[in-house]
Amino acid sequence: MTKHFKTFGVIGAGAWGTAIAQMLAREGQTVHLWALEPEVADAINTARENTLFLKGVPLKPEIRATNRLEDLGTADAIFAVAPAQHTRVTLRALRASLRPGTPVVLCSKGIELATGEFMTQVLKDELPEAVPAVMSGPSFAIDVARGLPTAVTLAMEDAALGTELIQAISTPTFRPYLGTDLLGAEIGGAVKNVLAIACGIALGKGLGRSAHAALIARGYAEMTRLALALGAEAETLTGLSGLGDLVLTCSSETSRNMSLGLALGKGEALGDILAARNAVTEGVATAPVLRRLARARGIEMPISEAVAAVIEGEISVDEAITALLMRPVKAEAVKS
Ligand SMILES: NC(=O)c1ccc[n+]([C@@H]2O[C@H](COP(=O)([O-])OP(=O)(O)OC[C@H]3O[C@@H](n4cnc5c(N)ncnc54)[C@H](O)[C@@H]3O)[C@@H](O)[C@H]2O)c1
Ligand SMILES: O=P(O)(O)OC[C@H](O)CO
Repeated sequence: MTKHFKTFGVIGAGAWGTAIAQMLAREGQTVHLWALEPEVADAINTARENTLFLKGVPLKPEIRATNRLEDLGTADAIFAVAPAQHTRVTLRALRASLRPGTPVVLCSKGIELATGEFMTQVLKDELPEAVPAVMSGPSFAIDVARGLPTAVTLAMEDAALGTELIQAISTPTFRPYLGTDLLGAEIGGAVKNVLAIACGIALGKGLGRSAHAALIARGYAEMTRLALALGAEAETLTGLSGLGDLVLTCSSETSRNMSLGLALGKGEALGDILAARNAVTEGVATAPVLRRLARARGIEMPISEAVAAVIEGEISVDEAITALLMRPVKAEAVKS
């Protein structure tokens, strides 16, 4: 049976949730956007601007902001865009109102620190009757909100339903490509944030573009090792949600993860960097849990290990660089 997607719910009115709501909003469709902060919902509904998280973008009239998660319960599809560490609690709050079989598209990029779970597992725990999907790829919120061309992976097990959803949400400038490997898509999105911190550190330290390129390539190798060990498909990692997002995030100062690394490399303290920004930097929470996961499975992820050690205050940036450079040289294609 054909599913008609007319009403959407977006959980989280940060930069990305707001950009997704803007992309979804078009004539004849309604988008309910849940904001944690009353002033954000108010500004979107009255001034039609998200003055806290996405300043300067006039928002479409189809977007209705709310502070009540239950207002999203009747949507034909939900986009879950709260930061990874807050995803569980927001999904749980929807349990009483969401219709069974509603697609929930996970858009946050991270691993839950307390449990080590990826977002698909969190969704399964909290809303077992939802249809899971993952949307991930190289996409800065400001680019999508301004209508600049963007392509992402949208992974859903039911390819027919995924195709219908993509037809309902795609525009000439927002192009989701269908996949069925949810795990691969979410691993790419979570791991690239940690690797972007490493790339930022290297550039902030003045190690040069050769070192930067080496970090991207060796980072891609460790991301792929983890993905294959956890049962994801290699093709997913070569796509938009893997290599595509890794390249974007590791190469642009627009990335919060990359810019945090840059500041660390220049000698700023982690606490000061975080205190000065009003934006989530997912790699900071993901790095320690990623290290835990890799160690538990015996997967070698030296770059992520080094980032975790710096974030946890176990070693300095200089010690992390020395540790990486002192690693024994070995064959490039070694798998573990
Ligand atoms: N910004 C981007 O360009 C972009 C692009 C793709 C994916 N993402 C991912 O989207 C997710 C959200 O990032 P963002 O950039 O929209 O956030 P943001 O940094 O713009 O805003 C922070 C968000 O966190 C929310 N928040 C803070 N405390 C909370 C709590 N206790 N419970 C629920 N929500 C809380 C705020 O309400 C706000 O929506 C992240 O996982 C990020 O990796 C971001
Ligand atoms: O700003 P970042 O580092 O959270 O990255 C944003 C997006 O994930 C890029 O695809």
